[in-house]
Amino acid sequence: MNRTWTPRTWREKPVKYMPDDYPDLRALTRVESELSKLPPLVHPAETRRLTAALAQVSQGKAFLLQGGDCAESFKEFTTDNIRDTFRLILQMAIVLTFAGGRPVVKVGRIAGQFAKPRSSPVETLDGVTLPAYRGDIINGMDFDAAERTPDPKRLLKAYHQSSATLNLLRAYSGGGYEDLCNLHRWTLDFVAASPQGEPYRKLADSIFESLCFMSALCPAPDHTPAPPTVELFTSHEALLLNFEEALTRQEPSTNHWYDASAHMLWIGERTRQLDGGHVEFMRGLRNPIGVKCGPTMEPDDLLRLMDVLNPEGLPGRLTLIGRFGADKVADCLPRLMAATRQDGRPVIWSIDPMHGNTHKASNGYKTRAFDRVLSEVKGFLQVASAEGVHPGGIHLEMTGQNVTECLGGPRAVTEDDLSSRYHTHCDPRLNADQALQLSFLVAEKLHALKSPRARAA
Ligand SMILES: O=C[C@H](O)[C@H](O)COP(=O)(O)O
Ligand SMILES: C=C(OP(=O)(O)O)C(=O)O
Repeated sequence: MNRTWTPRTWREKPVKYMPDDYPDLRALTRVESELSKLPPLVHPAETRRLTAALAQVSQGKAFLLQGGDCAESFKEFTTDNIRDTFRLILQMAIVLTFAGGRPVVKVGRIAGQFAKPRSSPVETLDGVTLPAYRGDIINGMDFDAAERTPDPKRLLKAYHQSSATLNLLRAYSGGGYEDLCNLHRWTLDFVAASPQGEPYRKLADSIFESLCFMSALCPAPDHTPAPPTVELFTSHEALLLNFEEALTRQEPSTNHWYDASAHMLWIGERTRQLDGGHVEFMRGLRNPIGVKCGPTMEPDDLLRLMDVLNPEGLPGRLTLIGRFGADKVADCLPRLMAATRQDGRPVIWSIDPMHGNTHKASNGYKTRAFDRVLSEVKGFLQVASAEGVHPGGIHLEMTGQNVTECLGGPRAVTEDDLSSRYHTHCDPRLNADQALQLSFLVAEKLHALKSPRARAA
């Protein structure tokens, strides 16, 4: 597929899951034009740093932690939410780095994760049928005809919200946040407060001691603790292609095209058709990209996608994000991993244990059982080990807030608890305790993999 590519060539292809019911198309075009003149949200140099970091992951020298909201929203746009997601990602990264003995590349589902592919284009309530909610960048969540009508102004609002979110994340990353010992003290609080955290007390204590030792060893010149700097990259599903196109810019010094809406973009399970607009758009970008791989993907589909999305096999360019479901991972993943191993072009294999494990609770809430989430992660690690492939990362829908959206976990959320703090705008997210618990479990498995005995085996 060597045809000429421009940021607009996706428009010649069939596209799925994009809204086609804007009442005023001229207003939409005006917004797209306005967006295309606004400053980029991220810079190519940052994006290249992420590609380089992901290249390390593809060589088994680092681990990718990608997580955040299912759907960001205009209503839940608060400092606390951003801070708590940032904090959770850092806490998890500390646990994973320490146990895995490898750097952790941190990528948020944040500052742009607004558009959702819905199973049904409509929703019916009490005999009334309206367009489904598709994410705040498209329409509103309230069950009301005006709210559910796509509004182009929402694209601008999402852009500005992403910009402000990035601004705060950059401040935190550049040292405006707590020192690492403090951050880890909260992790210790989690271990102390939850019976299921108890098995991890020893690991948590060792991390704490090491962090304090490091900070004592390298104090700042004035003996205040040196502010830590961390790099957190941003990502979202590149679903709304007119928004992505408007944010795509050519770097004058290299002539390469970068989608400046985020460092990393991914193609969803529902939009990965080889001849579709989403694959067409992504093939021309220089950003690192992800592809969700669900249970219907065959090895040949995957290899053909690799031919289009990463023909030269650039390390760090392509992350394959499995999302099969706890019951299917052992059946579906081995042949895909075997295919990429035999192909030889570097890819990262990561696991999204959320999207294949959604079910409706008896009281009607869409939920996920923490045990099934864990089980898919364990299945992923087992298959990777059997196939001799580096288990490169995890991809999670999670929040730093104490929500009750997924069942089970350290505080044993029950079906009856779901209604108490169910705040997601689309799919159920792990709360902070559940996400931390998961990171301890993955850390334990990665630790076992790095032990000399495991390496020799
Ligand atoms: O997050 C992904 C999808 O948008 C979501 O799983 C679809 O949910 P639905 O089946 O409720 O539309
Ligand atoms: C829609 C998503 O996932 P998937 O494409 O795997 O269903 C998502 O990650 O938000």
